[in-house]
Amino acid sequence: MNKKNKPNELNIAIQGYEGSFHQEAAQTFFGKNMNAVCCDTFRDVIKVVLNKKESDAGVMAIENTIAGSILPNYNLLHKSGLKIVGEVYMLIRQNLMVNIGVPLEDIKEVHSHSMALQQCFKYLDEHRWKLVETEDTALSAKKLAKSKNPHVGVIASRLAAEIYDLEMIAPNIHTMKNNYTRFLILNREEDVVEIEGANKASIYFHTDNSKGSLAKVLNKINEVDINLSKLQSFPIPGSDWKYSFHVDMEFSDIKQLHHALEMITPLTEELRVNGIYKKGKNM
Ligand SMILES: O=C(O)C(=O)C[C@]1(C(=O)O)C=C[C@@H](O)C=C1
Repeated sequence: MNKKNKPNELNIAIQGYEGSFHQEAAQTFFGKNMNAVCCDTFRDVIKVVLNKKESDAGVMAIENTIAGSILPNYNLLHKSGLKIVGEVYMLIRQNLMVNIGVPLEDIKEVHSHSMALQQCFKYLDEHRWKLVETEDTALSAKKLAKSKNPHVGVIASRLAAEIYDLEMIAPNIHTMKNNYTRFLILNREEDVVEIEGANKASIYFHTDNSKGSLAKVLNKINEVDINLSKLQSFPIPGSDWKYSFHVDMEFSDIKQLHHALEMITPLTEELRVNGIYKKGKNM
């Protein structure tokens, strides 16, 4: 989808292709005129964002209300040193689509991104289809239309069905109505500017793993009236079951964050601020 972009268009790296949920999330944040730099994998998104010549920013899904956290993406974020500069919460509607005229009984396989499949397990468990994980929902739709295969169904967005001329044989098949994905907007540290009205931050740290060490950190965060909206723990690779933590925090005044960071610095190791940004609204 990499069209020749006009001089002022932003190049935004996304995981996925035209009609993917990442494209919609990128357009929600940057506006319809942005140019999507389409990547097959989340690793490729990170590579493209790290390269200033290829992109101005990137979009990467991080968690979903049905399928949970995309754990490898936390690791990618941490290793890359990229910063979070924003977030988008998007309502995701998943639909089963086929080539026009194909009946449900003829489907043998269903293809889609693993996160999309996971969001539809309740519906998929009612059938005996082979589930095939692919790079992207929209790319699967594109490939199905091209192959004209009468035995494959794809899970993707309504927009993908329209673009690739497929029939939505079962709409809204996600397990719960409230199906939201949270997308992070990423940029290189040297290109980050202070965001006016920022009210959310993501930090990473580990403690010395002594008894109560995490509780002490969390208590300090609570003391300055910060709302801890997410806590994710990870085993530190190669360590003997030691853990690092990713914490999302919401505040009304940036001074609260500075105060909290001051207090927790002596209680933590490798404390890193992964981003200070504006909390996203449910779209
Ligand atoms: O395949 C897509 O369309 C994507 O944008 C990927 C992705 C994801 O990684 O979570 C994005 C949102 C939905 O939750 C399902 C799939």
